[in-house]
Amino acid sequence: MRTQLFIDGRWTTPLEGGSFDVLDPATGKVIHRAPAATAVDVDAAVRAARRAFDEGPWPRMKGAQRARYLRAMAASVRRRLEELATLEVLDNGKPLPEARWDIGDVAGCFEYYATLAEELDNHDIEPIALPDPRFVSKAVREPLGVAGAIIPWNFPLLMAAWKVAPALAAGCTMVLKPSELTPLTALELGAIAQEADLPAGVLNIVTGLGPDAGQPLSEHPGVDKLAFTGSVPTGAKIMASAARDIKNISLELGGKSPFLIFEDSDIEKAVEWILFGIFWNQGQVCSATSRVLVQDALHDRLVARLVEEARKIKIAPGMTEGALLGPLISHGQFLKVRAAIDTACTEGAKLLCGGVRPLGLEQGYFMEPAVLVDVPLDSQAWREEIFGPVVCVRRFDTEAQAVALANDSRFGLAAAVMSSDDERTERVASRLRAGIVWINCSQPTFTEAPWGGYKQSGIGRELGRWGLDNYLETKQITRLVDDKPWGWYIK
Ligand SMILES: NC(=O)c1ccc[n+]([C@@H]2O[C@H](COP(=O)([O-])OP(=O)(O)OC[C@H]3O[C@@H](n4cnc5c(N)ncnc54)[C@H](O)[C@@H]3O)[C@@H](O)[C@H]2O)c1
Ligand SMILES: O=S(=O)(O)c1ccc(CO)cc1
Repeated sequence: MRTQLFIDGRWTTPLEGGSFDVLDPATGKVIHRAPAATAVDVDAAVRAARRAFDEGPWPRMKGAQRARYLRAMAASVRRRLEELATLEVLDNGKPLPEARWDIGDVAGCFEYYATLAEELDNHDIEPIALPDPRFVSKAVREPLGVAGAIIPWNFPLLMAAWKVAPALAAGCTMVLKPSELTPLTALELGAIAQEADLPAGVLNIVTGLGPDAGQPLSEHPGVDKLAFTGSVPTGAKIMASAARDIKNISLELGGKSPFLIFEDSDIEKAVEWILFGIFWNQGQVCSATSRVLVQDALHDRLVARLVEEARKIKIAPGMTEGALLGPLISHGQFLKVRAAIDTACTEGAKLLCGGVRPLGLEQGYFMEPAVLVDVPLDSQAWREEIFGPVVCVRRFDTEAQAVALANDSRFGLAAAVMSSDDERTERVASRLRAGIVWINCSQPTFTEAPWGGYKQSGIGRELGRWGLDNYLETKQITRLVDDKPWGWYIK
């Protein structure tokens, strides 16, 4: 486990010498003290990234050359897969098979953006057809500059990869600030960059608290772009800092994603996708389908099966064989989720199962998966993100009513619809106000497909070619190819 920051290609002790506790959420015990960056370290990291961008070879080299570095980073991640997955379990609490799945996706993400970097060499110049034959024009795409990335704790290394890989592929340099709750694997990216021989200053990693390290990064005048994933309130602060000097921003914020289940659905498939859609990663997933809307005729049978299966889910520390649910990230998150359930019950919802600590797992932040029904439309549980293993279920009558209920939210990250009628699912998908719509499933995520939200769920898209566009500027270059006077003052 690392005790230093990664700045300008070197491991560096924080200038003010601080560190902070890192806890294992399965035990609540301190497992490490991570380096605490403050404004001076962030400044050093931004200056290093600035130099690497303004004076170094990185933004000027061919995409194919950058691709070689990205592939070397992917290879290093694959070589260290077991070590990184174990570190992720220790830091975040998730079950080991899911951590392995995440780390495999991290390597895949670097490989995918390596290919896009190579393709950029053939697609970075686009001729523009002009109506005036005296000019020829082209649009070129260029790296945007120095990017600051601020990320959360729910998929620690994967959230880093979603930003680092496209930024580097585009030719940007970066300062990465992971969550203080899960700094361990992000710091390992420094070692991975060294193994790949990445030029100094291209990737810098500063761990620390939000206000101490995140805020100076978001306010730093040397940063051209901020890429943020996290809560809406912090996103609003990032947007306000960016506004001061008009930084480019992309925001991936919260969600309250609906899952519409029509009466012609297969009940067993519906139950399986609901369970995965809300309980995977302990429900700490922004796109989690936390509002389930079930058509009247199916509602009672489906709820009964859902509760039956939710009760069977194995809850255990992430390294335990067969664990499906690990602990929540922190004591604070446990209390927040528990309070959301209590408030829901006082507001009229019925708790059918879960929401409590499982017997024998009193030490960590474990919680049994909860099913709430009859959740009032104006309740906090129905309207606000809980970010825990809690599903809210309501019934609906008609298709129009289901769509209206689904869209009645300030969020619009994801939505899902299930029915055996393909015309209906296509029609409903086109009416849902969300950046991601799954049909007959919930949550499958692909590096190739755009990811991001409508409304307060964010601005911009990550992943796919849209993720690369996030880190590119477009420049018009227009040449006069005619000798005659322009004629503005010569008559
Ligand atoms: N849309 C997505 O893809 C996505 C993914 C994961 C998490 N989230 C959202 O994030 C929330 C949970 O994550 P969290 O608790 O880490 O969120 P958070 O907003 O508290 O923190 C996110 C990051 O911002 C930093 N930060 C905090 N205050 C800051 C400040 N003033 N200036 C700059 N940086 C600051 C934190 O240190 C952390 O690195 C949930 O609400 C969830 O919906 C969204
Ligand atoms: O919705 S998010 O929490 O951002 C999220 C992150 C990663 C994945 C990977 O499968 C899915 C959802």
